[in-house]
Amino acid sequence: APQNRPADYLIVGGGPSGLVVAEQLSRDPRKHVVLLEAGPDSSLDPLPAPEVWQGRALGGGSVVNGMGYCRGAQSVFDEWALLSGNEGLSWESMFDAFKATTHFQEDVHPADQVAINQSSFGDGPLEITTQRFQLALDRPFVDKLSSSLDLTEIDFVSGYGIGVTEQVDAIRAGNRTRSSAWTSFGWLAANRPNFEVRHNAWASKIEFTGKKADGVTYNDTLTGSFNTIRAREIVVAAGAIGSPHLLMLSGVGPADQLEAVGIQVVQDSPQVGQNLLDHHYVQLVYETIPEMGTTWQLEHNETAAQEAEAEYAANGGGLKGIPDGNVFAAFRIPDSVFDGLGDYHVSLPEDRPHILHAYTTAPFRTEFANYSTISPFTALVQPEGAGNITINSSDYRDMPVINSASWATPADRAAITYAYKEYRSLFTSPELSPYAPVELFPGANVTTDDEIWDAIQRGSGSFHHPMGSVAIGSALDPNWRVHGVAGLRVVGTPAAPNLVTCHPQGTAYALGYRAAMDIAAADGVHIL
Ligand SMILES: Cc1cc2nc3c(=O)[nH]c(=O)nc-3n(C[C@H](O)[C@H](O)[C@H](O)COP(=O)(O)OP(=O)(O)OC[C@H]3O[C@@H](n4cnc5c(N)ncnc54)[C@H](O)[C@@H]3O)c2cc1C
Repeated sequence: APQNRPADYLIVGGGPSGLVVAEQLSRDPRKHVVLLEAGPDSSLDPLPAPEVWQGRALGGGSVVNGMGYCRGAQSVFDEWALLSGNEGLSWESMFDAFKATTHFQEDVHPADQVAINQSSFGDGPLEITTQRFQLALDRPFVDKLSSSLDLTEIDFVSGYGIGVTEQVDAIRAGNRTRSSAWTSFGWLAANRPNFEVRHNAWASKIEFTGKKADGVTYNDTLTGSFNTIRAREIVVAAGAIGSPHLLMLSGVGPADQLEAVGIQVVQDSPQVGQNLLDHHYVQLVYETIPEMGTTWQLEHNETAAQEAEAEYAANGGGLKGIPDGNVFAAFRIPDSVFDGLGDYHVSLPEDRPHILHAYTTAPFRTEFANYSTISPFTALVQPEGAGNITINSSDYRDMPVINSASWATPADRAAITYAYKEYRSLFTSPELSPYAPVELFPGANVTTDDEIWDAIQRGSGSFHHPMGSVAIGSALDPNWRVHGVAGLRVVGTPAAPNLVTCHPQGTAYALGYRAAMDIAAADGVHIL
């Protein structure tokens, strides 16, 4: 495409949301769509941004994520419609967007074990399928959590937030390989003459003429040169960390923070970088039994590794054909946990869980590298505390300062402490303890409340689910435009008003789809 013609749409970021927007808008052959992605092109060679562990390749987070696909509680989306003034974010409308972005591919799996409503999927590019193999603990886990927590086995794609599930995944059923934003939406659009993708193109600054955004300067990380692309409309889809960072580097953000590092203020936008929400977890680690397939088995037990290899070669099944976490439960904890701690958690709509319990067979802690382990982990699903992103450098290569605000309020701390104790006790039950005979972390000697709180702090991590840092309805107008400037939108996870109740990638695709519909309607794009 001619370099000197301004792009109609210049999209920064090639993750789920950016690629959906690009694919949709480039259906109009009159629109010249350019997408810049900081990472490399190969979905086999992802480079996560190490500091925050977001995906950094064509496909974004969908190239490195755990592939779990869900949507969660519908009340979240109805609240988004209210908060944003954008009716397209209601559950009813988002359900159509979830369907339009995915299709369900039946796989070889005993049907009675997966409660999945296939009509919750449409004929969109992202392929979703079930597991082809179960870990020894999966069914006991589902049964025990159902009975102890009074949960029903449900799918998390039809509007439910509370229950227990064997999750579905963004996996191509035929060959058990990852279905990513690049291999779905990217491939669909890649050969259109009006669509241009530049990878290894690290956007360093959005250019403005006055208050009109009209270009993006990027560093070509293969040659080191800087280029500027002019555009009529710029759509930032750089994830919940990268998007506010790029805005701030470009002069759009809290004026005092920008001035402190010598960035010329284009627009004082105090909300850019605020409202950073994430799912934080805390882990347990158990030495497990030989019957449990674990990552350790694949790496250290030659017989188990050969069996896994053979089964994967034969039918794409076995330990190598699954992601390392299959089952989870999402549920509410008793209101009494929050006595005297305010009504935030208690007053959440009834379909929203407080807590998510899951487990993985991947090693969580390097000190147990010599053990075959399972790591149950429990996460706060709707935290009260929100963090933020600021900058302490005007150099685009320096990471922003991330205040993740895990366990930030007394009620959040009470919830995670309750959940951690309760989860630990489930693993001493007759049903689950056979799979978890030896507790390695925090360890049997950790018993008092102080010791448990210390363990929670040492065993915490991010689910890598940041959302909300450039929220629609506060930092953005209802059509995804950054307040106070022209020609600049933000889409995807940063634009979410708050957190979904389970894994967010499905929502990232659907948000991209909704944004594309809104942009098309406002700008007269004909999506064919
Ligand atoms: C390790 C990990 C595990 C996860 N597991 C799951 C899971 O199992 N299920 C699930 O649903 N979700 C999971 N997620 C989350 C999910 O992948 C994200 O929510 C989703 O990818 C967000 O989509 P997005 O398009 O908003 O942003 P992203 O996917 O983050 O895409 C943003 C893209 O923008 C690019 N970019 C950023 N800054 C710039 C710049 N200045 N110039 C050019 N390009 C830029 C990035 O390189 C990236 O490719 C996981 C995430 C991680 C990191």
